[in-house]
Amino acid sequence: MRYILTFGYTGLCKLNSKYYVAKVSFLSQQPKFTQVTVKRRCLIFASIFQSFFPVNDKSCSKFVQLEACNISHDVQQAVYVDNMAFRETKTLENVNLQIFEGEFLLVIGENGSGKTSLLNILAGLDVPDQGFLKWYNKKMKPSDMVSRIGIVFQFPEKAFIGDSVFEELTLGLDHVLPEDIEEVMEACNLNDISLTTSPFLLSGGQQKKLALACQLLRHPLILFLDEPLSGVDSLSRKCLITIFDKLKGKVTIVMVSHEPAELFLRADRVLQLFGGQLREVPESVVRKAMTLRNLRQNS
Ligand SMILES: Nc1ncnc2c1ncn2[C@@H]1O[C@H](COP(=O)(O)OP(=O)(O)OP(=O)(O)O)[C@@H](O)[C@H]1O
Repeated sequence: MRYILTFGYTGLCKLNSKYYVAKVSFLSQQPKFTQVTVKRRCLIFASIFQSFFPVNDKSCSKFVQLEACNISHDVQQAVYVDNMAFRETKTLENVNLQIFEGEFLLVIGENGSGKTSLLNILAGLDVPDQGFLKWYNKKMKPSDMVSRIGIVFQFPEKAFIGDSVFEELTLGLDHVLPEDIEEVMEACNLNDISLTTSPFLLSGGQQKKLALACQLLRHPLILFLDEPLSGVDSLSRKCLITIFDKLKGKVTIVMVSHEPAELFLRADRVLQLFGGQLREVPESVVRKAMTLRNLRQNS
C-alpha cells in the first residue's frame, strides 16, 4: 500500500494526477477532500492517522488512491523532558516527564505552582534554564512543531489578533472550508455568534471556546489547554467536555486545571505540580477523591 501524508490528521491523496488533501475532521471523523499543490512530503504518525481513518483498501473510497512514503510506527513519545528547571518564575526544578502520543494528561496544582510555566515550556514558548526537551524523539524539528502545537491560553483574548471571529479562525490557513468552520463553531457551542463579530467583544467564556475552535481547525498533534473550563457556564462546560471526549486518544492533550472534577476520571494520568516538581497522582487517589466528591454532592 502506498500513501503520502503530511503531519497529523491530514492525508494527501492522488486522483487523476491531481493531489487532494484529505482532512480528517476531529469532530465528525469523516475525511473531506480539497485539491492542493504538493509542496513537500514528510514523515507521518501513522498510528494517530489510522485511529481516525484506518488506511486500508476498504477505507479508501474507490476514487482515492493514497500514495507513498515514509511511515513511522515507532513514534511513541510526543514530549520528553529530562531534568528540566525553569528558574525565571522560581517554580520548576528537576522536572522529568514523558508524554505519550494520544495521551490525555491532566496537570493539577495550586495557584502559582507553575502549571502555566510548565505548559509554556512544553509548548516551546519558553526555554528552560536546565535540562532538555524533545518532541517525537527529535523526529520533529522545533520549527515544525510550532505549526503542529495547539495552545489555548488561560486568557486567550490576549492572543487574539483578528478583527472578526472569521479572521481569527482562518488566520494563516490556506484552505478552510465553510463547513469546517460551521462544524467547529457548532461543536464549541458558538453557532449563535456571527463570524463578523470582533473576538474582543465576546464574553470570557465565548473567547475561550473561540480559542479552542481556532486550534481544532488547525488539527494539532498536541493540544495544550490552560484552564479551559474556568469561566465557562455549565452548558459550555458540557460541550467542551464532549469535545475533549471526542479528541481523547486521537490527539495528545495536556491540560492544566485547578478545578479538575469532571476531568479526573477522563485523564489517562493526573500529575500534580508541587514544590516545583511533578508527581503522579495514583489512580486510587483520583478514584477516592471522586467518590468523596460524589458523596458530598449527594448528601
Ligand atoms: N513572566 C514571569 N516572570 C516572573 N515570574 C513569573 C512570571 N510568570 C509567572 N511568574 C511567577 O511564577 C509562578 C508560577 O506561575 P504560573 O502562572 O506558572 O502558575 P500557575 O500554577 O499556572 O498558577 P494559576 O493556577 O494561578 O494560574 C508564580 O509565582 C508567578 O508569580
